[in-house]
Amino acid sequence: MPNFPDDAADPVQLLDVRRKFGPVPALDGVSLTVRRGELFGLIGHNGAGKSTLFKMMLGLIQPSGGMLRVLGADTRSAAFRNARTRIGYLPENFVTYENLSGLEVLYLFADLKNAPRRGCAALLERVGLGDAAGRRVHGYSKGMRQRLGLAQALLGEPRLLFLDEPTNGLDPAGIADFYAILHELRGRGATIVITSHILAEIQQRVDRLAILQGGRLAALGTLGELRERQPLPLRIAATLRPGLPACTLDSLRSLGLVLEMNEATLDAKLPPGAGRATIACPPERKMQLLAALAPVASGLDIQEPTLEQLFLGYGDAHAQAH
Ligand SMILES: Nc1ncnc2c1ncn2[C@@H]1O[C@H](COP(=O)(O)OP(=O)(O)OP(=O)(O)O)[C@@H](O)[C@H]1O
Repeated sequence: MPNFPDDAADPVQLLDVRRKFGPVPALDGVSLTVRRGELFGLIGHNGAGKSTLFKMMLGLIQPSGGMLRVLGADTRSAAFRNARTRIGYLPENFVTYENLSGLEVLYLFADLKNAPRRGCAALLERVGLGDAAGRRVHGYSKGMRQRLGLAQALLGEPRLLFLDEPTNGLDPAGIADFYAILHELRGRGATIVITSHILAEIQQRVDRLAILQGGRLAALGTLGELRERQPLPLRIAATLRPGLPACTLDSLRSLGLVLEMNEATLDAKLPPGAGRATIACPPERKMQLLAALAPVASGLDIQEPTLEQLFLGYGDAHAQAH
């Protein structure tokens, strides 16, 4: 693997990036860094500025203010033309020539990118289009087109990948395979920035995340860090042993908000497993509540706040501020 001069630096460095379209600020002072080898998630509501940021990181549109340094080069500099050959991009709506076969499309992109044609067939195989390589794109399904888009983004072994809603249209097996491909790429040192509206899909897969709200950076960090900054309640579902003293139930109520409780739990003749409680617990009381539940519960299911809940929380804060 070659040693690029930018290998030591963070591949994406954004400083106070701003962009207006007429009076509309699409990006309003975004500063962040994507570290080498990271799988980095960029999320935000429709119109938050994700695609605009991607296009700016690719040098396709210029900032109204601030600075973008990508693979070691200012996106406005002549040196960035060279850096761009090491960037792969899958746009939100990948469209291509309908009358060409998948392999011909890939040849075309390889030529445009100055990448060798000889890897194209293997790349199609890797994204699951080996059997369809000779078929015209016209007959491809939505998921097949998305796979072809991914294949073109992977041409030339990019060091940095920008993938805009890449799993749109993929079936569950396709999604799993897609992340396996990203995993391989990262193993070879690539850095990947991905957007998605399917937060459940990316929450366990990305290393860090940025949340954009109305063109501003609302949050940046790992899922754990985001949870610390916005301490939403945990949901604890407990299977309670029958015949609990009322005082135990009172102490559970005092530690969290009991969302659901089977009052028959007090009945000593209940069959095992019939007594259930769901409790929303502030994170700082988690250990206390678990200690209180341990002697009286036969089963516990603890659900940390999901990325979706955190994201919606930031949305509420944004709405209140405007
Ligand atoms: N070429 C353009 N001309 C005018 N306004 C634009 C242009 N491109 C983007 N915008 C505006 O900039 C804002 C950000 O748009 P952008 O496409 O970056 O959002 P997004 O986060 O990618 O949204 P989505 O999730 O819907 O794809 C929106 O208000 C949009 O209308």
